[in-house]
Amino acid sequence: MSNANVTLAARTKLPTQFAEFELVGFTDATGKEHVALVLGEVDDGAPVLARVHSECLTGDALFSQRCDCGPQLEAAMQKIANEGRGVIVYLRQEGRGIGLINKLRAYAEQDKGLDTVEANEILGFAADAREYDIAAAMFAALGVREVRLMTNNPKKLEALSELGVHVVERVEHTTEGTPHNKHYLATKSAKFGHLF
Ligand SMILES: Nc1nc2c(ncn2[C@@H]2O[C@H](COP(=O)(O)OP(=O)(O)OP(=O)(O)O)[C@@H](O)[C@H]2O)c(=O)[nH]1
Ligand SMILES: [Zn+2]
Repeated sequence: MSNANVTLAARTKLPTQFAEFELVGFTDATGKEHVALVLGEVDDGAPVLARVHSECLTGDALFSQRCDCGPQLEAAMQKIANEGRGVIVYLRQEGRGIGLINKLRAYAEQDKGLDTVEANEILGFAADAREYDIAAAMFAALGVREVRLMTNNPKKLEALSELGVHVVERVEHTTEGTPHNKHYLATKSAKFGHLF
C-alpha cells in the first residue's frame, strides 16, 4: 500500500484547447510540488481513465522529438476530454527520476551511440529510478479508487498495483513515432518490455 504523504495545497481552473480541467496542486514530504489535471467527477467510485505522467521538460514543453512524452501528454488530455472524465497525475520526477541535468548528460551519452538504458548506467544510475508512491497518494487524495490506465509500461502497472491503485484496465497509449525517437521506442520495448 501507499505510505507517501501528500498535501492537497491548491485547486484552480486550467482552461486548455482540449477541455477546462481542474488543476490540483500537491506537495510531498520532501517539499516537491506535483499536479493533477482533473476532469469531471472522479470520486464516485467508477473506474477513472487515468494517466501517470513523469515530467519531461524537453518533451512536454520544448517539443523534443527524442522521446514520445509530449505527444503522449497531449493524447492523454484529448482522450480524457473525449470522455469528459479522467485524471492525469503529473509527477515531478524528470528523466525517469535522475533529474533534468543528468538526463541531458544521458542524452549526450546517447549522442555518442549508447542507448537510453546504457547511458543511465554509465552515469551510475538505475535504468529507471522512478517511484510511484506519490501518484498512489494523489489518487487517494482525489478519491480515485479504480483506474483505466493509459500506458504501455508494464512496470508502471505493476508498481501502481503494488501500491494499492486498482488498475482495472490498461488502455494502450502509443503515439506516432518520429525519425528521432524510433531507436528510443525500440529500446523501451526491448529493455523495459513496453507493450507497443
Ligand atoms: N534518463 C532518461 N530519461 C528519459 C529519457 N527519455 C525520456 N525520459 C524520461 O522518461 C520519463 C517518461 O515517462 P513516461 O511518459 O511515464 O513513459 P513510460 O514509462 O515509458 O511509460 P508509458 O509512456 O506510460 O508507456 C520522463 O520522466 C522523461 O523525462 C532518456 O533518454 N533518459
Ligand atoms: Zn520525454
